[in-house]
Amino acid sequence: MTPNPRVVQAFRSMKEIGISDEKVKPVLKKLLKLYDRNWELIESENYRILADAIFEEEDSKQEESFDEEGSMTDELLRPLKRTRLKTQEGLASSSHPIDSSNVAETILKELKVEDELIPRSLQQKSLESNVVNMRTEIQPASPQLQPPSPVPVLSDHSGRDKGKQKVQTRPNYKGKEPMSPHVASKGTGPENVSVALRIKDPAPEPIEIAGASASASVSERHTSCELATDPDEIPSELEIASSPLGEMQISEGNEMLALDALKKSPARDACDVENVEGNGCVVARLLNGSFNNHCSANGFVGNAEGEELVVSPQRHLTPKELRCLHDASDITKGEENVEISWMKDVVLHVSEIVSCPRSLVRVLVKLGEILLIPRQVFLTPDGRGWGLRTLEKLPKGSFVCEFVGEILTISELYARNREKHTSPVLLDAYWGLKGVPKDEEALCLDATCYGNVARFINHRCLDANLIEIPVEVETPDLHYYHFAFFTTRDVNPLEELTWDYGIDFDDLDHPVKTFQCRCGSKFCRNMKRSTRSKFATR
Ligand SMILES: C[S@@+](CC[C@H](N)C(=O)[O-])C[C@H]1O[C@@H](n2cnc3c(N)ncnc32)[C@H](O)[C@@H]1O
Repeated sequence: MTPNPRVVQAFRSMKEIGISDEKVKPVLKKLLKLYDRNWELIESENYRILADAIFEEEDSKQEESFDEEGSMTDELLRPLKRTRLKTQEGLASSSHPIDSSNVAETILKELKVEDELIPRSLQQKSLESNVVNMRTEIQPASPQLQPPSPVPVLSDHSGRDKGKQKVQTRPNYKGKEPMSPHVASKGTGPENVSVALRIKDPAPEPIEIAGASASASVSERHTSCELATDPDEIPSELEIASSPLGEMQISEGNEMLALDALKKSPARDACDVENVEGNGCVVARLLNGSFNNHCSANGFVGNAEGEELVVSPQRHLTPKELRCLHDASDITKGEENVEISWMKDVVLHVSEIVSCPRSLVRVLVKLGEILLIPRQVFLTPDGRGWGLRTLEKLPKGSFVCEFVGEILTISELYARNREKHTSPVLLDAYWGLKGVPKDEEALCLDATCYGNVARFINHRCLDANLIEIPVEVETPDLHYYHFAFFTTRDVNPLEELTWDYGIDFDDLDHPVKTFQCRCGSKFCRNMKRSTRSKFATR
């Protein structure tokens, strides 16, 4: 039997950095199971997840053995830390031809690994060639409910000096790398260029508190929210503001709909589409409180460039429909009255982005938002403050929402947040390619004051159910991108939506301590560290 080259390569890469096959084998097996044989994920960033998991496994073993012995010093752990750094360096430069080995053959038998196709959604290649265009309307923070915390952490600045702006050093990652810009905008051409990023005039983000929670005053809610992110200090008012079943409702755009109303609302049947001058691309947008009846009639009707596209989202597309959508790529130019009557509604699956023409993807992504997948902000019962959950089952690959925030330079972000742990969600599309960007130049998102529901997405180490996908923004220099969140697996109704912020909980050099992670994941990076710190000598 021919060994699976992916298994072989995984072993080879690990060997390169001094990890024996025996250590790789069980962990690889677990990861394949955990990620549903999503090889792309395991292979991404030069097998970083695999290497990390192996080290984590080693950490756990060591901790267990030290637990038994009743003693442990940080010194004993440092070599691991160094190895890990070395790992990253080593991995970054490793690139080897695929080759077979006896070990791989054995493993292959054991793992019964098939060389199956993984969802394209997570393939970097697909991202490169199918970057989504979107327009963003930044909504200001609600005065009623404003998350006090900075944007979810993606990176950490160990070299940062509180007092002065410093040149950014490459963030110190352990959990994962920030979104690498190289997946964002390479290969996209000026044909898509138009300036679409805009910041709207401040107007309260529509956040509604339904049911009992409606009785909470604005100031109560504000205070509650401010306190809510300190896991140890959740005020009792929060129980009024939102029960664990979550009376609080959030909706986006110009529509504000309570849950029941939302489910029945024509907003789910119809939306309108706005043309973008210049390149004939279209962007769908909910009309302000009024819905076009004709929208729901035929599903998706596309006209010639510059004319209207009408979409009525109601359900997920079948693969066949997506193929049709792909075939209908001429819908964007020149064709008149192209009608896709089979499409009653759309929820974009990231795996299908690859098969959609760019302009339709743009529409679809926007529709994902317009769909108003019933989401709910709720109070987490375990001290993580507010969280976001879905009220409906979401198939793997569903678009959930974009991460919206103010665009700042990293310097500006740090100037704003001198006292709290802050790390930027980087937007510089060339980050990592052109070396380390300077704090004064590199752009990031800050959702503290202006944002959307994504602000309520809590962190979960490694096995979060959301993944962030960089989305190209139409700027001439392709310098920025947005983040769109998609589900990494099927998500059940009432399940919390989580995202791995990529925090390095080990970064002791950061001037401000991050929160203590309560994600509950068996891969939690922080729990291990905190357990470990009990044994540390310093
Ligand atoms: C972007 S906010 C998420 C919403 C937040 N829970 C709230 O109530 O506004 C990030 C903050 O949520 C809290 N948080 C998120 N994930 C957490 C986790 N796994 N464990 C503990 N706290 C968490 C931390 O206070 C963090 O600074």
